[in-house]
Amino acid sequence: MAALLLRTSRGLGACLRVATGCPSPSSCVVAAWSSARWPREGAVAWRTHAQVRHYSSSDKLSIDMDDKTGVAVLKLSNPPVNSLSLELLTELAIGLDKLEMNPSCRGVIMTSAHPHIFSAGLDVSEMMGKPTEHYREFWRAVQEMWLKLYGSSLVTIAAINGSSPAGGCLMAMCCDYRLMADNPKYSIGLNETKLGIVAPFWFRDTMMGVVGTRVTERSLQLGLMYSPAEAVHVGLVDRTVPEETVFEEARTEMARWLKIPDHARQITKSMMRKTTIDHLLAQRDSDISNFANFISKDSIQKSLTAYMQALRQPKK
Ligand SMILES: CC/C=C\C/C=C\CCCC/C=C/C(=O)SCCNC(=O)CCNC(=O)[C@H](O)C(C)(C)COP(=O)(O)OP(=O)(O)OC[C@H]1O[C@@H](n2cnc3c(N)ncnc32)[C@H](O)[C@@H]1OP(=O)(O)O
Repeated sequence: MAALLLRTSRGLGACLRVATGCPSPSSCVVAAWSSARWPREGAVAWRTHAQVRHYSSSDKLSIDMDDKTGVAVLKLSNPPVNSLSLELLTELAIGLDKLEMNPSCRGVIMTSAHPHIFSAGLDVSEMMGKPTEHYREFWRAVQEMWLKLYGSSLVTIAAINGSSPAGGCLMAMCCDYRLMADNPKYSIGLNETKLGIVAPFWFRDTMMGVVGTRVTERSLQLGLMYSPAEAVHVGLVDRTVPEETVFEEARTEMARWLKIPDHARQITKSMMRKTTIDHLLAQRDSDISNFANFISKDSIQKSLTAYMQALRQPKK
């Protein structure tokens, strides 16, 4: 149980270093991932006799784990638009940590409980008119969610059943595979510049890992939002599927990924993502300070206020 507490309270990077005896975040990710799936003594706390177990105690997030298939379904449920509030980000990080610690869990499908919106991204109200300490706490929670999702050793599949701007797109890009409903009304992308804010380097690096440098440069500068078909064209989404089949297609895709031996896939995933994860781990505090300073500026607060006012105007 002590091991479990260490893992859940310090986050995956720290718990993996504890598990492997590795002193620094930068030198142990591959070793850590290869052993992260055998934390049997701590993980036993999550064993259950029921086949499907409900994990999250939050009403903003449901996590159902099927012990038989090894697949968990994580549903965002924060109406009206699944914006990522401090509370939801914290729940997400905790939920992902629990799944990581569960030896029966091999994959996670992430989707929205509400049709039409996957996630509207970060909750803009968390970034407006608040004291600096709140901005720091909020940004740490954004980082933590990213570290857990991007750094997950599980197979992660995004079943994108609605629009997914900014932080919503980031979550989808953290996953190993993306399916999107083929509804042309939906869009996905990193639109930060349109709000007058700047996607930080780890948003950029996540996108570069998915679509490459050129598409990222164009997409970020112009704050481009892509229709599902365009998103497939640039590689942001792996494929579109009829809206009513998104979830079942995600399950079928998951079965394909689970045919690969976990250890080989996990080490490969780690090799692909280690540099990007280490980059943030090395600069976590300065990244938080940069965010807090940037978002506190009057000019940025004005931009965000204008953006939210425009969003509240009746749609033509
Ligand atoms: C140097 C650099 C150093 C450090 C870094 C600095 C900066 C940090 C960068 C931070 C990165 C930011 C990432 C983000 O995720 S920012 C959020 C971006 N999100 C958006 O732009 C989405 C905006 N929303 C929409 O486009 C639409 O709402 C959406 C999702 C398509 C749904 O449309 P629809 O169904 O028509 O719903 P409404 O538009 O009517 O919205 C309903 C209701 O929700 C409110 N709302 C929408 N999105 C958000 C949001 N992201 N946060 C908070 N609230 C949101 C909207 O205002 C409506 O509210 P109302 O009161 O009118 O009911």
